[in-house]
Amino acid sequence: MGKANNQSIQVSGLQFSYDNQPPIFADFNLDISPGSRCLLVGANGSGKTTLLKILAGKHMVGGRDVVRVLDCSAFHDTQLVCSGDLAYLGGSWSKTVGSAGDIPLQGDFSAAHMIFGGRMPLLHAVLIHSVEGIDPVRRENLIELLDIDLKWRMHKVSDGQRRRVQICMGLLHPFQRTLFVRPVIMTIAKPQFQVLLLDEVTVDLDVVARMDLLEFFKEECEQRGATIVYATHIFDGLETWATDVAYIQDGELRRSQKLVELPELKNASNLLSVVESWLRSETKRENKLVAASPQFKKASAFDNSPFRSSRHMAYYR
Ligand SMILES: Nc1ncnc2c1ncn2[C@@H]1O[C@H](COP(=O)(O)OP(=O)(O)OP(=O)(O)O)[C@@H](O)[C@H]1O
Repeated sequence: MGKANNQSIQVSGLQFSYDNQPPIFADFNLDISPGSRCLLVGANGSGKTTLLKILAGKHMVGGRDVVRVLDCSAFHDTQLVCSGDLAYLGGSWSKTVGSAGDIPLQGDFSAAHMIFGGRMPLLHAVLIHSVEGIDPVRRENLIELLDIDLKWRMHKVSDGQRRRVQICMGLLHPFQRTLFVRPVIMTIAKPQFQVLLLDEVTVDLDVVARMDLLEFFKEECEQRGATIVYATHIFDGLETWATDVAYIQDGELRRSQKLVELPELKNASNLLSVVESWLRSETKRENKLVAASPQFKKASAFDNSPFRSSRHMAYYR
């Protein structure tokens, strides 16, 4: 076991690369304290999803002390996800099955089938109390909050409706992978997360569903001291929702601070404009590099074109 700490999430000296790829994270460090609602921001491809998956224990990295969640190793200590303390919501409409990885969910499933863990309730009222490990009141609240019709057929609903069912499942059931390998865990599962990792799950939701869901998450944090890390490109309403922001550029942590201490936010109209200015200054830096170093210039097809302006062409002008 690593040394005890009072952070919900602690990443120390993380190194990670996908197979045969240059490293995404070379020496990455991040601390997130209990009760935080931390926004994870950065340009496309900066490493947000990869980081969330590492925090969720989906990738093995280094030793037990590199990625700690609730003072356990995110990858090695499987009880984190078995117990429901650590939950990850993101990705596509798929199910992680043992060593087979993410399998796209296909076929004619109802929302009830998905939410009730594969047990199609004949009599909803009877079965509602019988599914092991799931708090029926919490489940009813989530179904109501997300306005889910249990009769929806998953292959015949909109992206946003499918996403609502996915969110409901993710908040009720611990990782599907763990349930599959060790079904007995279901009987001791606590459906209430202590750390929730969200990878842009609200993107398909309409504005009311999104705001209601964010409010629900906020209450969970405030009442139970739970911690949320939320990777997103949509900043509407997040100035008052989030407590912290972590900004990643090309696998490097550029900022990690409390939102109330963010100097730019004092002068800017909203969080969107602050993040926009960060991302635009990334582009500017790249442009400056290109301008300063001719070797960075990409050859364009036009460079060899006979129509390109050149000193030789001057004879013909
Ligand atoms: N399975 C994979 N195999 C190889 N490279 C990958 C894989 N998944 C992501 N990458 C690469 O890793 C880098 C980080 O990707 P990641 O998905 O973590 O970025 P992101 O910040 O979540 O981006 P976005 O905002 O577009 O969702 C990118 O360069 C991406 O191309």
